[in-house]
Amino acid sequence: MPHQEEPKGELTLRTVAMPADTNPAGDIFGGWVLSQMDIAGGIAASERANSRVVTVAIEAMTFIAPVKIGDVLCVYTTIEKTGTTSITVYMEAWARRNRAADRVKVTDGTFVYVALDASGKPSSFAQ
Ligand SMILES: CC(=O)SCCNC(=O)CCNC(=O)[C@H](O)C(C)(C)COP(=O)(O)OP(=O)(O)OC[C@H]1O[C@@H](n2cnc3c(N)ncnc32)[C@H](O)[C@@H]1OP(=O)(O)O
Repeated sequence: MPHQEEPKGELTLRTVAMPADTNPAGDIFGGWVLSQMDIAGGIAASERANSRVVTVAIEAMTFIAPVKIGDVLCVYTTIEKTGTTSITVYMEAWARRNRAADRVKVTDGTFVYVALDASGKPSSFAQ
């Protein structure tokens, strides 16, 4: 059944799940999905901080439904919280399949990024 809920956040990344990204069961490997979310969160956090960022923590991640080969994975980001140097990003990943007719929420999670200065040290950013 297609999911009736609407995605929360700003569409930050779209990519296609390829055969090379599968696990032994033939579905897309969870680590691939996590890495796409990490990339999307990094884009959102870097834009917010206006600097380079690194991932310091993944506070929560739930795999709700499998991703299939050929799905278009769409990652939506919301800046949930900012600290002195840290940015907490809530993310939802949705898969569009059957030529985008179906939209399924496949994961959500909360990732924390830290803004870095040129020497790689945590750096405060304007609030
Ligand atoms: C191992 C990997 O390759 S993971 C992939 C990529 N990520 C990395 O390489 C990052 C590796 N980690 C690091 O380089 C360091 O831990 C850094 C630069 C991220 C942080 O350095 P620290 O000396 O811990 O910095 P510091 O203690 O000042 O904390 C910086 C901010 O991160 C927050 N923070 C630190 N650890 C955590 C955590 N586990 N969860 C949530 N927030 C955290 C702090 O609260 C602080 O936020 P604030 O400034 O908004 O108050």
